[in-house]
Amino acid sequence: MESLLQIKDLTVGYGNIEIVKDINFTLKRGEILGIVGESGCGKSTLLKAIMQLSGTGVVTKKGSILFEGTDMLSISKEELRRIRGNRLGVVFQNPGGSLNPLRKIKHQFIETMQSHRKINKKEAYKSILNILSRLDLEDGERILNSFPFELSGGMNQRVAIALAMIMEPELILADEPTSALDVTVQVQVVEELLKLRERFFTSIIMITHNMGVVAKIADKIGVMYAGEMVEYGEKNQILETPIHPYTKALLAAIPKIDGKMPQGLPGRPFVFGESHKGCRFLSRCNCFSKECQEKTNHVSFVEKEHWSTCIKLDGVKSYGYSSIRSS
Ligand SMILES: Nc1ncnc2c1ncn2[C@@H]1O[C@H](COP(=O)(O)OP(=O)(O)OP(=O)(O)O)[C@@H](O)[C@H]1O
Repeated sequence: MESLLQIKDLTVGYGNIEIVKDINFTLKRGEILGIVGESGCGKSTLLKAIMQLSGTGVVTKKGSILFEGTDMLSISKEELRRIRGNRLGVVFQNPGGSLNPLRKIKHQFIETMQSHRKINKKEAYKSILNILSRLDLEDGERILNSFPFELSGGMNQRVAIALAMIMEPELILADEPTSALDVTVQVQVVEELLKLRERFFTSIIMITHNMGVVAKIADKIGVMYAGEMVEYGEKNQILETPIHPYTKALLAAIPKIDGKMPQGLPGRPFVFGESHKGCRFLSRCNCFSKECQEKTNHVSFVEKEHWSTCIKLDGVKSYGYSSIRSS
């Protein structure tokens, strides 16, 4: 698969505070990356940085975001707007982030289309119906002639996904798209997202707290802790042979059906903006050593596309940080 998005050494924050630090990964065409990590670790900040939306307060401190080779950080606002509108779609946690509750859905679709393309209402309506049917949203006429409050939460989220797809973007950024929905409806939304890849070959970056959702949808998983991506790999590598102690703790914290309480994470969470030396997970780690207080910017590969920032990988060949930049 050809690469669509390349994030290199990306460091972003708010004001003077660094939140997301030295992020590196490549997303291929048609690939789905799930980003997981505890609340407040910087997942949304990373997505906001990739979107480069003004007004979010996110400040890019270092690095690059290459979208099909174009650095999103060095192009004009007009070019950025064109990329965002046509080639990059966004799905929010709450469909209310995409849909205006007071307007019929058809007007919202037509206006979105007309803001990016010269097209009359009749033609726009026809191509919107076509997208809805390609996404198996039966009864497109009824949906388009409804207000959002006339549809269920799950249907609204499926409509918000269709709205994000209206210009057939190559990349969809989805910020917790299933969290506001009840479990039975989450499945429909996950299936809707999978259809984007199957029918449009869209790449997706999805952030979520839900390991079940990520296990169903992702090809690759990036695990974030305290603003850093601490482990990255194929879904099965992360779920079956995790290597970073934080990934292991995260998997151990998944509730089981046997009624036993899952293991929590001991220790104090990392505080952004406080001075800190060494590994950010140190104070909560059960296998740290003296070296962990010194090492930063370390990456160990266990397989070609499976790596971790942990230095405690006995017998695993370690590479310098720079080696990941070319991966
Ligand atoms: N606009 C902002 N200004 C200053 N700090 C912010 C802003 N937005 C987020 N932060 C801080 O950045 C850190 C990362 O927040 P972010 O929302 O990216 O985390 P997250 O992993 O997406 O969390 P959640 O899963 O709860 O949505 C947090 O400490 C948060 O308080």
